[in-house]
Amino acid sequence: MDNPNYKSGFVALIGRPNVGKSTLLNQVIGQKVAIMSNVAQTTRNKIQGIYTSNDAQIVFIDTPGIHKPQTKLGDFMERSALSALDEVDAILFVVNATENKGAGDNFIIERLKKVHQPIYLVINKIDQVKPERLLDIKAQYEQSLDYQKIVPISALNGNNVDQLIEELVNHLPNGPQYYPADQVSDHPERFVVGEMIREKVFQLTRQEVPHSVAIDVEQIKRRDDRTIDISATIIVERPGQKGIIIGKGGSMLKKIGTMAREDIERLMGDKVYLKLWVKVVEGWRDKGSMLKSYGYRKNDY
Ligand SMILES: Nc1nc2c(ncn2[C@@H]2O[C@H](COP(=O)(O)OP(=O)(O)OP(=O)(O)O)[C@@H](O)[C@H]2O)c(=O)[nH]1
Repeated sequence: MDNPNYKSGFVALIGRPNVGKSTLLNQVIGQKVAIMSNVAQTTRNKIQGIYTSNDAQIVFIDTPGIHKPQTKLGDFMERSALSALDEVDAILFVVNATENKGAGDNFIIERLKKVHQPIYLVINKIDQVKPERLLDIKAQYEQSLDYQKIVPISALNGNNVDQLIEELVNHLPNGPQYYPADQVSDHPERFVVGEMIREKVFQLTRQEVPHSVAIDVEQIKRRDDRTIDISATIIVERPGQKGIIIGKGGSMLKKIGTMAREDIERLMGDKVYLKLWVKVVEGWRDKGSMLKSYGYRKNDY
């Protein structure tokens, strides 16, 4: 424990929506802590995943995709992403090897020009591209910033992820182990449980329900026999979305509940009873005061 050479630090994950930040985090931590979905911009809070080994601890800050704000929620997300950069020891700028550098990446690059922390360019999804393509994408980014290192990876199958971690650890300062070794996230259970439910809503309803869904986890109660009672409300913006989520005779809600419960049980290691409700709150994304009550805390930025 009292290793004077122990390394530790905070690392921010930055990148356009859908480039694979959550997948990378899950690959590194080896446990499901960040929501994964094909629907863009689903990572709404700063989720800290914590990697701990005998030599080092890395606290990852999984920032929301930086994008142009259109609603109060978007504005909130962007501020939270940018403020994270002031506190970190390194930044992982994750890009997608299957897509050319675009306006979204340039937007991020402009922001990153202002920071002084070392920036690693992580080219993800290399399992989907040919070597020539990788060279091409490297060339597109190379001159844009003064990168500490360019690391191609596949977050999905883990290719080169160990090398990325090794590289990061080598450049982290000496420091304490901030969190116990068995802690993978400092977020309250409520948040993680909410994310798991939201993930199932996206997975099962696909395009039909856009990302204007919030989950309010009202109760997590442990009983003496170690079972856990959870009640949560799925909040949508329109009655039509409520109908889709409930499904014929409640079939969709049942499916969402079953799949979310299985994930939550895996995370918590105990039997879970999950009760779900669906509620319409029109325009909740534009109601600043309500963001707070749905888990987007003011002190997150
Ligand atoms: N083939 C392949 N797919 C990947 C890889 N990494 C991520 N994906 C897929 O890309 C999609 C988006 O991944 P996420 O991890 O949710 O992306 P994200 O950057 O966290 O997205 P936001 O939360 O929207 O910011 C998912 O369908 C992943 O399975 C990879 O290395 N290879």
